[in-house]
Amino acid sequence: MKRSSVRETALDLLLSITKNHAYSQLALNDTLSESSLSARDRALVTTIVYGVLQRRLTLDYVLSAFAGSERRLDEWVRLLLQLSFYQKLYLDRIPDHAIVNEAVSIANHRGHRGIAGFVNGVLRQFLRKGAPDLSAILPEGRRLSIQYSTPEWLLDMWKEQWDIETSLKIAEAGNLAPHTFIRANRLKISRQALAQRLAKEGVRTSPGELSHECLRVEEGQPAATEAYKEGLLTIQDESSMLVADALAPAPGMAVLDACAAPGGKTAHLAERMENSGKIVALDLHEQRTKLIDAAAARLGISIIETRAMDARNALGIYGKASFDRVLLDAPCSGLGVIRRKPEIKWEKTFADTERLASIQQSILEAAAPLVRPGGWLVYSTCTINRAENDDLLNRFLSEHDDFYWEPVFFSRFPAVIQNCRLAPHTSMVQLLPFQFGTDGFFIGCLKKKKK
Ligand SMILES: C[S@@+](CC[C@H](N)C(=O)[O-])C[C@H]1O[C@@H](n2cnc3c(N)ncnc32)[C@H](O)[C@@H]1O
Repeated sequence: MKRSSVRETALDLLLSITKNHAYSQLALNDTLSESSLSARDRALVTTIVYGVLQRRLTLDYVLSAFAGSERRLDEWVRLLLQLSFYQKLYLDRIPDHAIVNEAVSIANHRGHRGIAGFVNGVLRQFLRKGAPDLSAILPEGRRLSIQYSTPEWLLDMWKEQWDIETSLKIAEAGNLAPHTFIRANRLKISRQALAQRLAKEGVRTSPGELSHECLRVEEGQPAATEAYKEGLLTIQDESSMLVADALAPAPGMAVLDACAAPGGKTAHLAERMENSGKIVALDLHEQRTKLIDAAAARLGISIIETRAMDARNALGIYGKASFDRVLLDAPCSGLGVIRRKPEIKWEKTFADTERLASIQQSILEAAAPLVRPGGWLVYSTCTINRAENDDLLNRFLSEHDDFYWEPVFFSRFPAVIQNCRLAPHTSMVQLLPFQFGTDGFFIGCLKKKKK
């Protein structure tokens, strides 16, 4: 496959993601699973697409230095120039002449000779002069925002909630390529046997650091394997796997998963329960509950009962104290998964985080009475925002004296997780994306008094 096909594919994907507001992860999966590109070329397309979306603020600044902000460029020309800048600034081993020749050849057949000449001129000037000096940008807030390609409000929020150093580390982690992790389906196979089986299908893995069911993918496409079709694995971030440790459901229990689709955690709970007992899996959207049913069928799980409904109405249907364990994996701002879904950086606002915190609180209030005395309630999100995480649980506890922090929470995790503890005497962890290469993820566990 010719090199230019890689850039063409990357450009088409970037255009469809930015024009149609498509999710980068889904668009990449759809396009690359149908593509005839080699594994190496697919990896390069993925790197370029994520990189250009992640580094958008920096690349916009570089572009304005060479193409002038007054000139209105067609979207495809802007993206073509930015993907060329990206290769020079962030990737090794791509020769300058290849960057220019390929961009000019794409411009020639997508546009006309005038545009090709313009692209050629901008890129040659950029290669001659180098990128503009970002350290000279003022004021400092704007400089950091452009350097780390992260909106100022987000850097400010993380700085206020942690400190400046942590804020910048979170932002930088959001500019890296995400790892793929898989979970061995313990109903069917051990982690070690899965690693051997996948190796035969061209997928190289290494053991996960935090979960004994986890494998980290080093090379290859696990979703395209026969092992996947046979239900031997689930693709899931390693941080999310810790939720099953936190909830620790036993075979025979009754479990409620209040916000369950697409069912990654529901299936994990069922595997831990050895497919014995009952899990009620709710989600607001009918279409999304079907994803849970499909995952359960593929994985050989039969104890999940799905229902499309608002979890805030569950008490009326299932009754007080009807579950041993309740999981609320709440809808959230997703600030922990920015490296997988860079569009979150550009689309979410501070007002969204406030709106979500109020929805989360209402679902938590509604789910709590469903926990039986002595049972546990686990609340989790894939975000890094105290208002949606620990602040919410602290407030909940201050208003509900029938719940308390779960005392043996940390004994269920590997020792390194102690470093993610949010405050002494609580049972809450916040994983930050620069710590273990996982998503940013929050888990809190509350126990209901026995009466
Ligand atoms: C973070 S996702 C859940 C991910 C899922 N637990 C997993 O591991 O695959 C949150 C889900 O909550 C659903 N949701 C949002 N508001 C809800 C509500 N009021 N009741 C039930 N589900 C809701 C959304 O449709 C979304 O699928």
